[in-house]
Amino acid sequence: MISVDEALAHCLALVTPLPLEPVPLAQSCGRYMPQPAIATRDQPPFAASAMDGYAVQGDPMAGDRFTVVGEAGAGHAWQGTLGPLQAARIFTGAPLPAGATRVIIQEDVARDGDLITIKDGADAGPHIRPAGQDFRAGDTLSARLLRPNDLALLASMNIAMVPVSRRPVVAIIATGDELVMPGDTPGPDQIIASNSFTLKALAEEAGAEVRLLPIARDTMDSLTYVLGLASDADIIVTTGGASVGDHDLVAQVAERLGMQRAFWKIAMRPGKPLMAGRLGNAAMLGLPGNPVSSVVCAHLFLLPMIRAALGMPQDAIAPQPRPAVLAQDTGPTGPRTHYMRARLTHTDGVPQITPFDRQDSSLLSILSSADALLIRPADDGARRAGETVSYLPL
Ligand SMILES: Nc1nc2c(c(=O)[nH]1)N[C@H]1C(S)=C(S)[C@@H](COP(=O)(O)OP(=O)(O)OC[C@H]3O[C@@H](n4cnc5c(N)ncnc54)[C@H](O)[C@@H]3O)O[C@H]1N2
Ligand code: MOO
Repeated sequence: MISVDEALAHCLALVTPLPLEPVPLAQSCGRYMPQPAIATRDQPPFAASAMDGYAVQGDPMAGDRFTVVGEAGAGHAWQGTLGPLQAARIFTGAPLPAGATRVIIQEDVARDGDLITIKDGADAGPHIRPAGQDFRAGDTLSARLLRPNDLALLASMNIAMVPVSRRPVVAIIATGDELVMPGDTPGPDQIIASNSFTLKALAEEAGAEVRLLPIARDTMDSLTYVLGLASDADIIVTTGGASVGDHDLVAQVAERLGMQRAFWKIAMRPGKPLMAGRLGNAAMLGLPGNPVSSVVCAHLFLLPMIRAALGMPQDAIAPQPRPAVLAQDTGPTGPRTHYMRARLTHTDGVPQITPFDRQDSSLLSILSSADALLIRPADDGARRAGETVSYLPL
């Protein structure tokens, strides 16, 4: 059995970065922008008032009086130039008139006709947003998976079309005679297919376009048919049928269809029967059927494959282990690296990690309560509470 790192290297060798495509800004959320975006203008493009009030010159004191000689609104600059003892009525977002050095908020002013008088206790803030204080033309937003907050920034940089990586198409195929879809009525020996839903959500969050294909039954014909439906995908993911049982036919069928296997079985718990290879133009990842195994393998292999297909940099592809303090004693491990479902807490800002007592790879209730995978190396001895260990956030 190969190690997790070796298996990941094989998986990543199966994908190549996808080409760029421009998308309208409003549709760019969740897409990966592989090149930095470059601002085409300063923001704000002019010194602007940050408040509703009066623009004046100098540093007036309580009781000082000014004559209001103009008005500036957002989108409506006042073209005049302020002199000493002159004020311009001004509103938030309006360009600051020439000659003005400060905005007095209107609450700090008594107005009588065209005269304003500064009240006692007026605040000292200039209430001016200098030109370019947010960003300057030529400033960049670095390559990233675009999130909602990034979109407003791209908009104010005046980027209407965003070059993003094409989404990798991930086809997900659940396999097994025992499976029915949620909402269907299972027979007495059937269960509800669960794996595909978490896999789909994870893959979409990572930037993929997901197709949920029909459940394939444990026959050569059914698997052949459904795998055929996935032939235009970039990554084909199967769950189940990966082990050694008489009905575990995925590898056999895929190989008949021409799959070149990269590996089968890894020294990982859960996830031992993981398989990967190339099928036509697609990378194929055969996940184990046990629900938790399929999800843990998706975190460790599918998501990195999606990130690699999106063109993310090397250091952003694999999940990065983090340190935590073990909150309770745990026993020795066997010959496979164990990714234990665990819960994180914080004491004085230091993460503490507690593995769940039950680690059976069928337990979705435990997975749903977990927020971390405690990584226990293969052939590791017992570990005591207080020792530093590694984990992956979920
Ligand atoms: N003799 C051996 N038996 C098994 C071994 C082994 O090494 N020798 N490995 C075990 C391990 S570890 C795993 S993991 C499982 C994986 O087997 P398969 O990938 O062939 O998965 P299935 O047998 O099809 O299913 C396993 C289990 O998961 C349920 N399942 C499958 N798909 C779904 C789904 N989409 N949603 C919900 N549940 C699903 C299925 O009903 C089974 O209960 O093999 C062990 N056996
Ligand atoms: O490796 Mo299996 O995935 O332990 O349950």
